[in-house]
Amino acid sequence: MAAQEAAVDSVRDREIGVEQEHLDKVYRRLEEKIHEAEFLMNDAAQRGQVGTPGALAERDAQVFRAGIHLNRLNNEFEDFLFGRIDLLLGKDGKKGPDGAYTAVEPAEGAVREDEGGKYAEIAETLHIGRIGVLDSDYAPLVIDWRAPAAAPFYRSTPVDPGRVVRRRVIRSKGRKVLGVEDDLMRPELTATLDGAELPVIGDGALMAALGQARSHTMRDIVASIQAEQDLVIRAPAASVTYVEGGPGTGKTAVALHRAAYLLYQDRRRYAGGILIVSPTPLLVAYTEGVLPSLGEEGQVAIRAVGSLVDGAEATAYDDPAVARIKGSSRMLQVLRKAARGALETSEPARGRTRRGAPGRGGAGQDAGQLSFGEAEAAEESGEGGRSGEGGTKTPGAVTPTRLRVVAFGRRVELEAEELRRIRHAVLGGTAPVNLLRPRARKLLLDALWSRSGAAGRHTDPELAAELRASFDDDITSEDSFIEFLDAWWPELTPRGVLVAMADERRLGRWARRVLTPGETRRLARSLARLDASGHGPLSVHDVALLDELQTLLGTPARPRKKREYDPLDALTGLEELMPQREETQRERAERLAQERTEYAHVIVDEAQDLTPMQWRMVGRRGRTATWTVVGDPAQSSWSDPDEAAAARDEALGSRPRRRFELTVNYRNPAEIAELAARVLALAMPGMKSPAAVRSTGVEPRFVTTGGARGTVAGPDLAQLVRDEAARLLDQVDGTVGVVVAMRRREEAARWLAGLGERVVALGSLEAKGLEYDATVVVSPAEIADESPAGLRVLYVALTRATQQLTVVSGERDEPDAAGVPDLLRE
Ligand SMILES: Nc1ncnc2c1ncn2[C@@H]1O[C@H](COP(=O)(O)OP(=O)(O)OP(=O)(O)O)[C@@H](O)[C@H]1O
Repeated sequence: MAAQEAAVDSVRDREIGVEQEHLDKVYRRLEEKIHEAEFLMNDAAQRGQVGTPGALAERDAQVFRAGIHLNRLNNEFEDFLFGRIDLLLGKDGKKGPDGAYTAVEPAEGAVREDEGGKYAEIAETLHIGRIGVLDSDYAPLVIDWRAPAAAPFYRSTPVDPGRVVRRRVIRSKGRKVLGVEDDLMRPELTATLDGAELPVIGDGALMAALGQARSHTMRDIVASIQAEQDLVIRAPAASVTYVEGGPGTGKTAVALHRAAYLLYQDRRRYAGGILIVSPTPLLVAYTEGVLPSLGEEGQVAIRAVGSLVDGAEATAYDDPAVARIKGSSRMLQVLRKAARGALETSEPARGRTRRGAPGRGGAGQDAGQLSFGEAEAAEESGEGGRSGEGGTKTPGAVTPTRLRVVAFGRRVELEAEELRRIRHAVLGGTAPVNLLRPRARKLLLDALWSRSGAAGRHTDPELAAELRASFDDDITSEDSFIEFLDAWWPELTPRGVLVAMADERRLGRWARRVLTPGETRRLARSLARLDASGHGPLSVHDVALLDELQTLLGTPARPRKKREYDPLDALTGLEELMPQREETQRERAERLAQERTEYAHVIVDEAQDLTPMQWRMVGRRGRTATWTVVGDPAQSSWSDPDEAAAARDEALGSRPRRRFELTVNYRNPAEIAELAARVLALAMPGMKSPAAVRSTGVEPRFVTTGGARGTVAGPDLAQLVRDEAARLLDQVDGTVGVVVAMRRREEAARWLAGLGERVVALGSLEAKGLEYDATVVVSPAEIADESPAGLRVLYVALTRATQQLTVVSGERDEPDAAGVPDLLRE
């Protein structure tokens, strides 16, 4: 036995040695290329001093190329080389651009057969890595994982092996090969490589990857992408690629790898940027390291759905009833009215909900402010408050009810009724309110002109036109006219309109026959979180409203600010490639988002959660884009999935969709998946949960105090959860997540104080997309009762663990003798 093990070890060591030799060769080649690149940089710098146009152009081209080399090669390539396939002779003997044979199927005669079995000689060996490397003769030392020649590494299965005989995953750190794991795709075959039998090492790489401890950041899965996932990653980017799959099937991982694949495959096409929309900032932080590890970051912006609007960052949560109103497509009708109605601030604000701390209202100085507090006093005087630059409404500004100017030495006035008529005429149609100001100005001048009596003074049309022009000049240079226009037709901002909507009485008018009085009250109260200047905590749903309002209001053209000249600008694209410019993924995403409002490809993760209003917001960012939409209806926290699906269909238009399904759960062991499936059966009867790929033998644990009906509350609950988290921290190497109902978030963080960084407390909605080695789910009934989608949210909470799960019963859980709460019983 011992001798047998020693023999296996020695074969393993020998195979590790074989891969080490190859990796050494690759690094030698990389070093040569780094020297080449450095030489190019130095040479380019010297040429830069010559200064003739030809030399400068040449320098630019060299610096550009050297930038590409250095940036790629200087990246830390931990497990840079991760795979290998040994292949049979191909059918046609043709080679592709990466130097590998292109045929997917083996040549006839590649496999010999006699009564002793089947035999073949390995005709080609390819190594797969994060970037492609050619040797000095242009033969492939490493194939980029996204290249067509690498596809068999992911696609080949024992059922459909193609040319692949053995697939090997190589584990390395820096320049050292640590281990190899092989899968045989043609186990019936005796294959030889250079005359010796092909050895097979280990139990396969997938299981090794899945068993690893989790940290607070996601790892790429490039070494173990599975065939059904690879089909999605490499799907042609036509129209909409639509992917459904249960928890843990790799949807997020696939979405990220797809972004990297698309860029590799057609960098020019995606120069317009790829946007990945993620449900929470926590998930953004969890996933944002994956793309850099795949050698891609510059062109991809990963943004939380609450951070899609510049300058707005959602930090607050709406309670489910309010979220339901704000997310619903009914809001569109309300916002249309509000965007126009907010121009008028001349009414007393009696119905306005109280908001903020005393004295805050009216104190802000930012653009876009509307105030109703001080409006009433000024209103009576008929004086328009002079606003800030560009006619933006300031606190205390009020809509004037009379326009009084002096023209040709005479006083000309327009009274309230006339002004109302003009406003009405301007607002006809659907044009954005802020873009109507020139038209408002024109109609005011027309009305003043006809009032002035000067209209009939000349019969000669030329003289009449001249008189009119000088009349207009006179009036428009008068301070009182400018002040009037600024106050009467101020530039509205989305935040200003949201503040206006916090006035329950006015909101009631805008929402008539759309929202019920109860809904109107709730909505107004929730918006009263904002202070008079529109600042204050925004919710993820508010951000979609801001975006919609931005479209309804429009942005008037302004003279562009000149940017300072940066000599690097002359080198197209160089700033993306130069390693010196260190910018984090987040900073880069910020910058890209500022520069871009539309993208070439939009990837929506956890798409089932987007509300109709959020779909509209995301849709605006990809009007001409191709799309990848990944989601799981069973995990939807939106109360009305049908309404959201209709909004999704509207955002995606009539583009054809290619549908994919992911069917294997790589996250949860079977023991946990089985428990979660019981909740799925309640949440969405008939919906199938994905098959778990492994089992750990560790059943979920149920914890109660064992008191009357096993109920737990108050300090007992805190202690129980803390003890359980501490126990799990001992059991696993990685992270522990404690998932509680949203209202317990802060309390739960206190329960865990001092237990260290490996453990975190999360509200149920924050757990979306994340995973931990072990989780504690606290009071399933509380989570389920939180919203109409509560059971689906509970399903999400129960599917976060890669190894162990503990369920702690709370007051409402009614656990049985074994501690299993009501909702989780078979
Ligand atoms: N082919 C694979 N090889 C190794 N690990 C994988 C593979 N596919 C998925 N995983 C791992 O499984 C886990 C779940 O993946 P991911 O988070 O992408 O799933 P998901 O479908 O988005 O889940 P959810 O819907 O619950 O958010 C991750 O740890 C991921 O790295």
